[in-house]
Amino acid sequence: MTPLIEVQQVNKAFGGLQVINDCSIHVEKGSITGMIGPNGAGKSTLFNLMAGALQPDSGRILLEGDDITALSADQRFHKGLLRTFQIAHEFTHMSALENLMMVPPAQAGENLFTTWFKPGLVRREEAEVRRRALEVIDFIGLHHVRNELAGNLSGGQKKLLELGRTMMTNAKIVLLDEIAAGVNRTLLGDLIGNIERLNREMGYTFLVIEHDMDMIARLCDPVIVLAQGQVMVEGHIQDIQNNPEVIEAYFGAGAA
Ligand SMILES: Nc1ncnc2c1ncn2[C@@H]1O[C@H](COP(=O)(O)OP(=O)(O)OP(=O)(O)O)[C@@H](O)[C@H]1O
Repeated sequence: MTPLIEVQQVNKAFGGLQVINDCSIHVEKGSITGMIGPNGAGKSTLFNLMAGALQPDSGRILLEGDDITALSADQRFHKGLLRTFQIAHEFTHMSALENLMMVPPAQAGENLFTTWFKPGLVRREEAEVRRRALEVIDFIGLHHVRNELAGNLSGGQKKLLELGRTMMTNAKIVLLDEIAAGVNRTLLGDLIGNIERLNREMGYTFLVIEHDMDMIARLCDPVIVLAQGQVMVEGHIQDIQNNPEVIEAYFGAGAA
């Protein structure tokens, strides 16, 4: 198997606190890899380093073998490395469908030159974006609320919309940071189903940070356990749940 993304011996400190500690991970192409670990283990920091929101103090990040450490978050996005974000405040006043239509990078309509000189092209591209957005909204099961303001959607529907936004671009790998939090069981089932379909039918690779063990168990293989900024163990969820070192890290002395 080919690693799609690799983190090689990365270090990151905030002030005197060494949060990521000579950490190396790789995510296989086509996998849904989980990442778990106690609070403060460094999971979100590692995601920020991978997505380009933070720069490591040392070490490298590779995407399909290319060193992307020096690239900005935006440049990584254009290479197909995406992370879901909560719907930003300014988008809550747009409909669900418009939220999807805002996503594609380099829309011709955003370029003044094309707007003035090639209105036909702009209209064609907008129609194409709209067609794609309608496809996506069907896929994520939100067709019935497509014209609702994003701010009025339920927490779970917003999570589905966030996932839908990743489908408006050509993602290779999507980093999902705790998307199950606050989502009811029915919508969580939809979310899991959609992630599986994106993986199976559209070839997306996922790296999933999650505290919800049920979701990790249903979705992820392998699972990486991060503790104190390092990989403690990696493997199938069943082996991990029975690993005394992991139980100790989660529940403290005596729990194992
Ligand atoms: N920008 C920052 N400045 C200073 N310290 C930070 C910063 N970001 C994170 N930290 C610290 O780094 C450590 C790891 O935080 P991080 O959010 O990466 O952990 P996590 O594994 O995602 O935790 P959780 O599961 O609780 O979300 C914590 O001690 C946190 O306080």
